[in-house]
Amino acid sequence: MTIGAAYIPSPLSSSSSAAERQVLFDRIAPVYDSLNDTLTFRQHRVWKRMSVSWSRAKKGDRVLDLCCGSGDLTFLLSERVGSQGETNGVDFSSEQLSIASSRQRSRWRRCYSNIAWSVGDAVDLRFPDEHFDAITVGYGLRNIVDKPKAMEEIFRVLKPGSTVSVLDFNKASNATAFVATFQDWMIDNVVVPAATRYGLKEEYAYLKASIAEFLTGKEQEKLAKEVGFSGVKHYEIAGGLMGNLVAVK
Ligand SMILES: C/C(=C\Cc1cc(O)c2ccccc2c1O)CCC[C@H](C)CCC[C@H](C)CCCC(C)C
Ligand SMILES: C[S@@+](CC[C@H](N)C(=O)[O-])C[C@H]1O[C@@H](n2cnc3c(N)ncnc32)[C@H](O)[C@@H]1O
Repeated sequence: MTIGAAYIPSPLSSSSSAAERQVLFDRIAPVYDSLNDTLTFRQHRVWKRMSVSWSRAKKGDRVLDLCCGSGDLTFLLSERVGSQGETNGVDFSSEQLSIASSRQRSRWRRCYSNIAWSVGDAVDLRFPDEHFDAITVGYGLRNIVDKPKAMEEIFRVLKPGSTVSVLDFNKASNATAFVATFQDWMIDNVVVPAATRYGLKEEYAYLKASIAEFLTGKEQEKLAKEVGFSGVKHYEIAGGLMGNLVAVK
């Protein structure tokens, strides 16, 4: 029995529940895009282009951007598949989706009319089996509590022969410990202080723990093979700071 102060789990620890993470992403939504641009000197846009290109999405395809957030990868996918294609952006944060949808209205391009946004959980996708020609997941997998279940769902909704492209921070192996040191230094000394100005210190401090507990490239490859993917390769990008898993069903 607990006497005195009740035990209240921190909503922002790396062991937080999916619901607590949803609250976190709702909270950071208003500053998420501008902080990413500032912190990476807009380089995250280059990494996102690379990731979308690895997905091998093409004109007329039906595609999914899972954990789409404010929609950076969704818009790139939409441009690739064009007006004849169909683009789905799914996220469990309604605040992120609301920003995605207002960006869609403000930066209107003909192909963007092919985008459908929906609130949904990566571990329980509301799509039929073998539905998509390509899937992207940008900075999403690390934040999903049940990663094996999410990979199973991605495998289920992909058509045979199609590709999932998963962009995220690279959890460096021991051989490249200096990358991990640099990532940690950047988060402690640049990212968290910048976020603190918006009252989001804890939300961005979560980033460091989430990377520490993430899967290495090799572990991501192993997970993808375990759920059934055959052609599987993890690429390190941005000098090893970021990584991208490419897996073919
Ligand atoms: C892309 C970045 C953050 C995405 C992001 C992902 C998450 O899972 C979050 C979870 C909770 C809160 C926030 C986020 C979130 O913002 C920005 C990453 C910044 C890097 C830590 C710093 C990289 C700096 C490099 C100097 C950039 C230039 C690279 C070079 C040109 C190779
Ligand atoms: C760091 S953001 C990335 C957003 C966008 N993909 C990008 O690259 O800018 C991570 C996103 O994953 C979403 N997310 C995390 N876990 C999720 C889950 N289980 N189901 C759906 N979305 C999830 C969050 O709401 C958040 O918008």
